[in-house]
Amino acid sequence: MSPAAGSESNVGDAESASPSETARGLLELTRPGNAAAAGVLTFTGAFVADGLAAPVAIVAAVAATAFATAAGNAVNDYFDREIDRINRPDRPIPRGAVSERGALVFSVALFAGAVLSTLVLPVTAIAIAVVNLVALLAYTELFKGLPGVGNAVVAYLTGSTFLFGAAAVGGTFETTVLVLFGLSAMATFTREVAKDVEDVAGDREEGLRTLPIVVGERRSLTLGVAVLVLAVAASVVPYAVGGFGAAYLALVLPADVVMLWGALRAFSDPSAGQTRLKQGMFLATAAFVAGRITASGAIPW
Ligand SMILES: CC(C)=CCC/C(C)=C/CC/C(C)=C/CC/C(C)=C/COC[C@H](O)COP(=O)(O)O
Ligand SMILES: CC(C)=CCC/C(C)=C/CC/C(C)=C/CC/C(C)=C/COP(=O)(O)OP(=O)(O)O
Ligand SMILES: [Mg+2]
Repeated sequence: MSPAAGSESNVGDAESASPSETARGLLELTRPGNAAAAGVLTFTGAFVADGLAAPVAIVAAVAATAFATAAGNAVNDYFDREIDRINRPDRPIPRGAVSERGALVFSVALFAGAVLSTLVLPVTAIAIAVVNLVALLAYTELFKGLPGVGNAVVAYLTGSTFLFGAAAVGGTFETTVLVLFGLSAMATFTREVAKDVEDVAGDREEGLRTLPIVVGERRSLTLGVAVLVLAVAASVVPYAVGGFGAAYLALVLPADVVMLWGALRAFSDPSAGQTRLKQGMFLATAAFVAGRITASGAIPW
């Protein structure tokens, strides 16, 4: 048997995966970069609302967010196991690194981690967590296939990390926290639309009614650009209202350019465009953290 034929016979067969392939696959299911970034957003929400006065609540809220994001991602790959044979054959389930049952059990454990970390938090934070965990569970089967609805749910979930962080430390939803919620939700909406354009082939085969399938790719991407332009215009607000220091502007303006570039690039290459958008969003996250640190006077600027 040739090596090519041998490797082909292993595709999709989790029984033959080695323990290290399975461990790597489980880690990949969580999308660790996204889980860590979501934790940073929650930290920023808490920090903006109340500084570092409640360290236990901050650690619990960051852990809950990272667990919830990891759980949401893992259960999405479980529900998407058939469609991903077309859209993302390199994901852990279709490539055979993790079994379907293994992914489900792992998701349940991650959801349990999120629930346990939330229990020590105030009631407003618990309420946000309950809504978010239900939305994460329902996303793939209920919301993803409705035009624009799945995109709006992921946008809300990402933005809600700031509200969750603020609520965890007993803070109020002051202007800066609400603006961060809006900015990250709008940028996420734009990227999710570009990701739907990237996935049109598999989604159509599965009978989903995502925005580009229903209204067309160009119209969806134009809506995405319009939403992002609003977010970019609003990105000066945290500085203008005095919430953030000068480092914020120094980082957020290049982030705005990278995100706009990504949204426009998605018209010719949705995959490259959504990747560029994500890089801009990570840079904007750094701007939020640096902006808050410089505003607090913790670092002379
Ligand atoms: C205009 C302006 C300044 C906008 C702010 C943008 C901002 C800071 C957005 C936050 C983005 C971020 C760091 C999110 C954390 C990671 C996360 C939870 C992403 C959502 O994931 C859903 C996505 O469908 C997963 O797919 P993939 O990344 O392709 O694996
Ligand atoms: C604050 C708390 C407690 C929770 C927030 C949790 C967060 C930040 C969730 C962010 C959004 C998220 C991780 C959603 C999970 C489902 C999802 C959209 C996964 C990505 O799926 P892909 O396979 O890339 O895309 P589709 O499946 O949508 O095509
Ligand atoms: Mg998926």
